[in-house]
Amino acid sequence: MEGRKHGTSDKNLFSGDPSASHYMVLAVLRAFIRSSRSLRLSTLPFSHSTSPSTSILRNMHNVVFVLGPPGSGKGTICAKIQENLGYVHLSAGDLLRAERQREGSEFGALIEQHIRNGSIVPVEITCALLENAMNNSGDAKGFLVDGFPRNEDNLQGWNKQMTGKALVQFVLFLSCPVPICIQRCLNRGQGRTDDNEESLKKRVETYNRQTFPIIEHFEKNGLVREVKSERSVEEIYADVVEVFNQAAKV
Ligand SMILES: Nc1ncnc2c1ncn2[C@@H]1O[C@H](COP(=O)(O)OP(=O)(O)O)[C@@H](O)[C@H]1O
Ligand SMILES: O=c1ccn([C@@H]2O[C@H](COP(=O)(O)OP(=O)(O)O)[C@@H](O)[C@H]2O)c(=O)[nH]1
Repeated sequence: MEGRKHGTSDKNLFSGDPSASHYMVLAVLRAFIRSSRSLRLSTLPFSHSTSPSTSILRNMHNVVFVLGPPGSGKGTICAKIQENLGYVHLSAGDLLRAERQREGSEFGALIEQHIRNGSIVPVEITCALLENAMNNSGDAKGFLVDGFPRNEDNLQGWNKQMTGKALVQFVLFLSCPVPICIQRCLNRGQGRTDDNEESLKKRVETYNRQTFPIIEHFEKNGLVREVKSERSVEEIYADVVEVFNQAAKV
């Protein structure tokens, strides 16, 4: 072994042959770049990131969760972000409603029961729909996951299913007083089976008891960006753009 250490190959490397030393320098440089990149990435928290470029390097979906009470304007603001900032809007509620309508779906009745009761569909169903939609969206800059995660089961299921596949950049929280939200839902006029007083009462209760603690959990992790949504769409959107601009700088 000792003999090989100073054998012919080493002699070639240090022989002064310009082509040999050139390759040596390149190899060392490449190794250095590889090791410094993996060091930088491995020091980042596993399940969330503030930088969209990190998830691109890791070949993961870049995600912004959008949360807020029913009727706080999540769908309205997400549509504007999608139009102007290039994120793809995925509404968990819309995906569930589409699955409910899909011919042959084994989950249709279960989904309808939860939607009417303002309760929350088991995460395996919602998360599978979200992951499917992300995988079928091509090379998106990022995804606005609207209306999810709504409870502890959702959060645990997401972590189980999506760790290593998605990075949560931040949580956009649209805060709005409940009476205003209820009025907006009653005026929404989309024929939804849950935009009535009875379902709304249950939805608000679910939001207060189950979803708000999830927002608080994200807040403790420094991930929440709150934007007050008891204002005009233009005013809200101006603040939202600022949030995305700040996130892009990190
Ligand atoms: N800033 C706003 N001011 C007044 N009405 C709004 C505002 N944002 C949304 N709306 C209306 O309120 C209703 C609920 O908005 P939506 O975006 O569907 O909320 P969410 O997705 O949070 O349930 C819709 O009819 C929408 O047009
Ligand atoms: O991740 C989700 C998102 C929605 N829902 C169900 O779909 C309903 C409507 O949700 P959506 O986000 O469309 O409307 P919002 O209540 O925010 O206006 C909720 O009350 C839940 O019953 C669910 O179970 N899991």
